[in-house]
Amino acid sequence: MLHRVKIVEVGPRDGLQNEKALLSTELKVELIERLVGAGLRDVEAGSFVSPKWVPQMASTPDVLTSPTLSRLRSLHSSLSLPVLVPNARGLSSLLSLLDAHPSDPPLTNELAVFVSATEGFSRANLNTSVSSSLDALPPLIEQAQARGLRVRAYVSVVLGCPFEGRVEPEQPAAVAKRLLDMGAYEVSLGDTIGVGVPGAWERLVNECERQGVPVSKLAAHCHDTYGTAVSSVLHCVSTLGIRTIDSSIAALGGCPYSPGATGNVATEDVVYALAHEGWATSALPDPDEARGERWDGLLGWDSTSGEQGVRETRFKELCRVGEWVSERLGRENGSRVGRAMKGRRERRERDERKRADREGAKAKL
Ligand SMILES: CC(C)(COP(=O)([O-])OP(=O)([O-])OC[C@H]1O[C@@H](n2cnc3c(N)ncnc32)[C@H](O)[C@@H]1OP(=O)([O-])[O-])[C@@H](O)C(=O)NCCC(=O)NCCSC(=O)C[C@@](C)(O)CC(=O)[O-]
Repeated sequence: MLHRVKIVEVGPRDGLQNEKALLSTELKVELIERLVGAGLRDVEAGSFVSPKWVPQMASTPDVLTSPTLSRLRSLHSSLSLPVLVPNARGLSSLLSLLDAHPSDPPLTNELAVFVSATEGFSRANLNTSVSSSLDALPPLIEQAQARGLRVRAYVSVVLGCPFEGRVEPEQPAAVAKRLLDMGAYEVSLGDTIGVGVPGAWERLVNECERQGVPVSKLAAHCHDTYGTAVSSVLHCVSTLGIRTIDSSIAALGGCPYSPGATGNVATEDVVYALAHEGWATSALPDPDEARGERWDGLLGWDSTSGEQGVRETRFKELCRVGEWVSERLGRENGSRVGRAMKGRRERRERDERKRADREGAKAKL
């Protein structure tokens, strides 16, 4: 039986909201189109937050109503384009947009709310306390559900906080339980500043289960500040039983409150690592032969046809999206796998050029 992991691509929202360079609406739409083209089916498309705080997300309504996204929604029935909504004002803007642009399928079928596990981060990110932000959510969730929208919930700073340091698992687990009880279909545990390691994730997930949050309702949202995110993802999936991973193409993003914090774990790195452990994702539906020593099948060095060729093409496409967006943002590609794939491709292209030159020179003789 094929084991599946759902990837929630958060680059166009969590990633871009923290990038210095602003992408135009057209480029954001193209980014989403490329991600969907590479097989991803859950792509967070933007947020309805204050444009004063997060100018990068101000164009979310234009992104959602673009003809390209409308075409993608009708082409792929499983496509989900969630948006982040912080408060009643954000929900009201989203619902007005849905009313102004009725369509089948709708512009989006899902929104995400967010709460912090600590008071310090809650004040900085939501301008309110943890309990007030929780208290404000039930009417918002009910209203969204009444309009047919699914609600996902994030808990931020689940393992460490830039203001309060180490976070004990009891706090985020209690917040996760409240969010589930309010009707969120899934809770994404956000290691916002990227301090997580496998053991810390294990303590957190165990505590969530102890407090009545089943692992089937959890997603892991890792950032990669200390380079431990991929090992955490593998542990969350293979050992702890989590089946939804949030990631960001090219590891876009960061955290404005935590100097040095990097973006989300890169989608390319997650798909690569999971495939080698035999896990299917929408980006690589059949990774069976990518296990163990068959790893060359995934890197796509020398095979050009058949099943293996299809897998390579899909994965290369995903890596090209990371290269593309990094170039547009004028930043280094944060995906290690993406950089390795680029290096290999450039070497092959150089070799091919040299071979062609040699053959051209021989032909002239
Ligand atoms: C937190 C609030 C909502 C507090 O909003 P507030 O309580 O109204 O207070 P404020 O002083 O921050 O408000 C600032 C201005 O924004 C307006 N405003 C208020 N709400 C909205 C809205 N929805 N849409 C548009 N405008 C809004 C509000 O009316 C006011 O306008 P002014 O009176 O100055 O002209 C606001 O400050 C805000 O939107 N901040 C941005 C929060 C944000 O986007 N953070 C990043 C996302 S969370 C995250 O990335 C973590 C996550 C989910 O990825 C998981 C993880 O890794 O941890």
